[in-house]
Amino acid sequence: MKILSKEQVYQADKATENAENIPSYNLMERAGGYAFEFMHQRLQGQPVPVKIFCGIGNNGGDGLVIARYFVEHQYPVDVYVVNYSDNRSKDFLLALEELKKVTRKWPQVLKSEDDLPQINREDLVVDCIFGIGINRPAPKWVQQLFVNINQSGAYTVAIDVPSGMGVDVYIKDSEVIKPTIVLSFQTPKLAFFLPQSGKYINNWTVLDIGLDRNFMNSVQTQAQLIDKAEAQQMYKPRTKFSHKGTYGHALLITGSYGKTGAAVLSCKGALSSGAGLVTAYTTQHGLPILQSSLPEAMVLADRYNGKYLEEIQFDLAPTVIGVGPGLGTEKITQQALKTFLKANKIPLVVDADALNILSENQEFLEFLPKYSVLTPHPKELERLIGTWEDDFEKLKKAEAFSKKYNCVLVLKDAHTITVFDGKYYVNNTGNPGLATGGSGDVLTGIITGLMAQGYDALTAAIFGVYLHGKAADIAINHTAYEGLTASMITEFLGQAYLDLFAQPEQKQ
Ligand SMILES: NC(=O)C1=CN([C@@H]2O[C@H](COP(=O)(O)OP(=O)(O)OC[C@H]3O[C@@H](n4cnc5c(N)ncnc54)[C@H](O)[C@@H]3O)[C@@H](O)[C@H]2O)[C@@H](O)CC1
Ligand SMILES: Nc1ncnc2c1ncn2[C@@H]1O[C@H](COP(=O)(O)OP(=O)(O)O)[C@@H](O)[C@H]1O
Ligand SMILES: [K+]
Repeated sequence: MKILSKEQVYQADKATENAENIPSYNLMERAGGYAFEFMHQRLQGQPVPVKIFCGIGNNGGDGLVIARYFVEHQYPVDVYVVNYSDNRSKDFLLALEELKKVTRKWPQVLKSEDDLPQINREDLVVDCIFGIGINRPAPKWVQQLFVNINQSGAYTVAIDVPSGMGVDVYIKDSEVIKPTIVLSFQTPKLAFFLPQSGKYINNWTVLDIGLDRNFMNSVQTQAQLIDKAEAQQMYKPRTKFSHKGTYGHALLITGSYGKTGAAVLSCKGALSSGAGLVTAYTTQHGLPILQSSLPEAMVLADRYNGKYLEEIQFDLAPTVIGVGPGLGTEKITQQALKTFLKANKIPLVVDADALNILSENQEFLEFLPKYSVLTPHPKELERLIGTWEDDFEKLKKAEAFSKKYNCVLVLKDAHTITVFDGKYYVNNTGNPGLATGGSGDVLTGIITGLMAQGYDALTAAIFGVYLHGKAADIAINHTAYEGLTASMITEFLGQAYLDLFAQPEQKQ
């Protein structure tokens, strides 16, 4: 699903007004109407006390349209205008006139902290204070209202975006409404998926408000959300007369003393994603461990008998190589990695300690083949690209890094974002059960396994992240978050594949 930027949302509005030859106020009516319908269908006329907080821009205008529908349907409703500025938008004023036609109970105007009403747990709060237009922290007394709403425990519906949240910029030192659900118009917003702002999102859904189809189809967005519909398109079906050679050979350079488990997990990931052959390249010490725990994998070891890899040299032509999980960062391993990288021409997936070694020796980055996949978690990313002010700057820096080294960067997080060629692919599977040691090693194996099967690097990264998260989403029905272990991700990977075509995607 496309994730439009703030500017693109305004353009979509304009395109719709032009295509349908309607004034902008009609769109506000439409948006407010759909939002009301969503709530009305669930309330079914129950006399829940509704409190609608409206700003003075178009998000506030939406709130006034919603308020009018609530009044017309005889819900007990209180409407407040959060008057953070006297600059009321044109459509806000039109919506206010329409509201005044149906009720004598005019909105109460709030101008300071003293005016803030009591909010009860039983209320339904509708948040229309700020939408995508917010560009700086709201005045302190308005932020106090956000806090009061959050502390009230009331069921809170945020219209378009939670007030206080910037959609394309991070608004520093500002309170944000933490709604029960966000009804987002036409497109989810990038901020929903980033850690600093996403922590305010419990649940969101998109309301299709009928923005111009031509515009929506042709607009090129920087970000897109990867869900089942997108993942289905990536899947490569198998052919009847295929054989293990058809699905490639994945080599995983992994493990060291006490971290051979990382080698096992990444090999399991590659095998369960469907690689034809999987070989681990590890220490002599790790060899018997791998052989006994994973009979499907072949094992090569270096010539030394140390705790760490001292040499990376093999007489083999794998389709793709995954390198890093459990390697350690010993000087001798760093040297071995450098020698290997300098000579290597085979596509790479780089993770964990291999990333840490690259961070310490940034000159090694030049040796990476084109389209290498790098899969850092936030700490590894920081070592690689330095610190960032906020999540949007993190994305910009990651984008520049991926352009500079022509690599696919997989930014692992609750919503993992794959960055390549200036585009962001935002994953929508996965859950906190994945916050367990070894789940990243499995991901490395999965992406390597997909590349072995002929998926290009970018597709392997996006699809691998999707499947990894989906396997975890299926697994937790049996294990809960707490009971999920990294090995189980590989056990449920087959079900993640099955799920791709199991049932049509539920409409948001
Ligand atoms: N296509 C869509 O998505 C549609 C969106 N509409 C609504 O329009 C909203 C956007 O409306 P606006 O652009 O008027 O923006 P908002 O209603 O979000 O904000 C109001 C105005 O407040 C000002 N402002 C920003 N930060 C401030 C601060 N800290 N203190 C004081 N003033 C501040 C801004 O100049 C902004 O224009 C959307 O979020 C949505 O609710 C609908 O009305 C129509 C269709
Ligand atoms: N709260 C979460 N929600 C969804 N996915 C998560 C969460 N926490 C971690 N993950 C995923 O789990 C994996 C963890 O990787 P990583 O930190 O490298 O683990 P390890 O080094 O133990 O293998 C990543 O794919 C990440 O996206
Ligand atoms: K809002």
